[in-house]
Amino acid sequence: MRVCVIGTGYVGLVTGVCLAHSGHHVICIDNNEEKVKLMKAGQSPIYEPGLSELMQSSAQSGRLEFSTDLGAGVKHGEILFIAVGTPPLPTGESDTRYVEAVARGIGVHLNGGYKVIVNKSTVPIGSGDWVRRIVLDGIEERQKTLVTAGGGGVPEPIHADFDVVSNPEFLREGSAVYDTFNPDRIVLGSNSKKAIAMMQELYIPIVERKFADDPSLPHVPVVVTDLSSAEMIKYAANAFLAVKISFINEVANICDRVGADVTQVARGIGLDSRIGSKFLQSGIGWGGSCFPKDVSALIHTADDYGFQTELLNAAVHVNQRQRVIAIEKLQHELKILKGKTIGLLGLTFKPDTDDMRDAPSLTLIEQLNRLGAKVKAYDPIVSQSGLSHGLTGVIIETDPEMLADGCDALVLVTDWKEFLSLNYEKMAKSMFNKVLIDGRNFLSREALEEIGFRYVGIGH
Ligand SMILES: NC(=O)c1ccc[n+]([C@@H]2O[C@H](COP(=O)([O-])OP(=O)(O)OC[C@H]3O[C@@H](n4cnc5c(N)ncnc54)[C@H](O)[C@@H]3O)[C@@H](O)[C@H]2O)c1
Ligand SMILES: O=c1ccn([C@@H]2O[C@H](COP(=O)(O)OP(=O)(O)O[C@H]3O[C@H](CO)[C@@H](O)[C@H](O)[C@H]3O)[C@@H](O)[C@H]2O)c(=O)[nH]1
Repeated sequence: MRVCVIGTGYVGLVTGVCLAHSGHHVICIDNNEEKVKLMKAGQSPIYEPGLSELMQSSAQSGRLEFSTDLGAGVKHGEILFIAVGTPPLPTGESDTRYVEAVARGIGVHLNGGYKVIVNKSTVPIGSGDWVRRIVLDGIEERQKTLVTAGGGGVPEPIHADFDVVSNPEFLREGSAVYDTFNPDRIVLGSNSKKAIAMMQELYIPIVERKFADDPSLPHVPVVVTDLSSAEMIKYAANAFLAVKISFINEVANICDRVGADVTQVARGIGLDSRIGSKFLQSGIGWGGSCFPKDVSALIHTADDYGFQTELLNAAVHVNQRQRVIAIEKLQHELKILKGKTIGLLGLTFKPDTDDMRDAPSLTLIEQLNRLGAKVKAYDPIVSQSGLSHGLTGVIIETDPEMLADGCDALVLVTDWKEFLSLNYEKMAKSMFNKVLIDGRNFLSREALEEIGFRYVGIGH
């Protein structure tokens, strides 16, 4: 099928590349010229395992193209994905201006055969119908320019036949390609049978697990709903996962006080199939580009309807406290932090991504600076890039040993695999105080204590 994906961030680029790999002919559109130039040259603007390889092979096969020309993309695609960002506004609600610009642009360029317009971006409930109206506005805008250009004569009315589908995305950064080819479900929301049928055809290779790790598994379930329910599924899924993490973090804080070990507790409860073992890793709180903004947006939506969320507010509150728990633990170990040097192991909000959006490290840097500590950091991706990533108040070291040099404590912020095998013995030798706060309960307490570290976990 002919597909156009508009917006080439994590979601748009991975969707475009994976659909091209599945055999579809895809044009990816972005209004960022630098990004498009990079992608045309075969380079991925984001770090995502496996993405560059697939991007290059799909481009070579002629099934994947990149452009800044929205008109060309709209003309090409039978299915048009909107995959631009929906960042949070200061109020917590979702900023839909990029979606609006794209929907209007689609309308301006729409002409000819039937098109399916897909909301892949996470958008407030009700956006499906709103996008339809904006597209119609775009069509009207173009019709007016035709009247003006025609010198007052009556131009042919623009023929545009389209439907809107909500197809929320559930991929995780760091495993986005894997998640796209091995999804737990595909959600399609629309009141148009024709549009749903086209989306089902598009996803056949993924539903049949053609590129899955285990092709013998049953087909991927496709959940067909109305527009609003599909939009709600996305928010409810992220909110549930965020609540689950806040729950285990609350349990971890109780464990710290009563002397239980939260990692053992998580295993013990996670084996109950009604609970499940995933997303029970306690630590310094959830962050990233989705959970904080999507939970806030859902709270905001409820508020718009006069409903006060209780559980979601509590999950956010628990998370805000958790994001500074490493500071409390540092103060307990070192007492006064003013003048002390703290080394952060990891900066990105999770491993295997270069994304720093709402990363817990940012809260730590800000709070440590406020308390007068000197902050250094080493991150496998950020240190390697040689870029500041807009970070202030932190010295970026190029290797873990330079990071440890002169530190009063290390804080493990991101559970990068390579942190499991650092030379902690050598690192300890150049530290003033051998304190390690393990913000992800990721390292071995025994091994670190053996080489003289004071190891402090989170409820562990
Ligand atoms: N990042 C994730 O893991 C993830 C997962 C699931 C869902 N989502 C949702 O998907 C959406 C996209 O997220 P993201 O992280 O990929 O976004 P992003 O911010 O990384 O990328 C958005 C892209 O859209 C481009 N863009 C903006 N306006 C444009 C326009 N008018 N025309 C063409 N391109 C334009 C930008 O240049 C950028 O490349 C969001 O709604 C997000 O909530 C994200
Ligand atoms: O047991 C856990 C699992 C995660 N986290 C933290 O939670 C945040 C989010 O992690 P994760 O969900 O793995 O990453 P994202 O890439 O943000 O993916 C989430 O957000 C995406 C955007 O909406 C959705 O598509 C995904 O399904 C959803 O998992 C990170 O700060 C993690 O460190 C924990 O603290 N404990």
